[in-house]
Amino acid sequence: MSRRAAVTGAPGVGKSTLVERAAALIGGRTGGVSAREVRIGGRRIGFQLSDLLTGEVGTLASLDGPGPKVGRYRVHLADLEEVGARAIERAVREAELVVIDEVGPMELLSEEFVEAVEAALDSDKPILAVVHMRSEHHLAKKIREGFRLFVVTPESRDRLAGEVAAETRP
Ligand SMILES: Nc1ncnc2c1ncn2[C@@H]1O[C@H](COP(=O)(O)OP(=O)(O)OP(=O)(O)O)[C@@H](O)[C@H]1O
Repeated sequence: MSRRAAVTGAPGVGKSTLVERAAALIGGRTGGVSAREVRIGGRRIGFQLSDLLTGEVGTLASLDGPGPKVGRYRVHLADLEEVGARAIERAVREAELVVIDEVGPMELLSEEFVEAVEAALDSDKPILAVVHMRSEHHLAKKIREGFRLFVVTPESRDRLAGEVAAETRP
């Protein structure tokens, strides 16, 4: 598979930041989904999703709520579908580069998110994904095994953006 790269690494090591920097180096029209932590007073209270083309935001997970539990967090399946899956579908139609941050245990609870990622994989678009290091889900394995995989560490995170960009440039 060409023009497809994935980054993986420990929680909080800088995967999302690296993907953002690589996409900025590539330039052009970037779409897809990003997930960033939400902190209040230094405490992480959840994760927010955003659609990179439209700027629409949603909640991926929070400390309370009705959704399924992953670690300390409750996953917001409705936002995962309405913002996350839709953002990936829109990017496949309209963007030059599809960013998927991330294919991890929370996101993989949503069948619609999984289907959107599968459709992106079946397309001919360049893809830059963040993938969970250990998830045994078939989609996480497919990405780790099929994409050029970059393992992000505190030592490597500042120098990888150029390499990742070179791998996914449309
Ligand atoms: N290259 C870097 N240099 C300095 N600080 C960084 C760098 N990359 C990330 N950080 C900081 O580390 C924190 C976590 O970064 P980021 O959200 O990119 O990590 P992540 O691996 O995607 O996290 P998560 O596992 O929660 O998805 C942020 O506060 C960010 O500003």
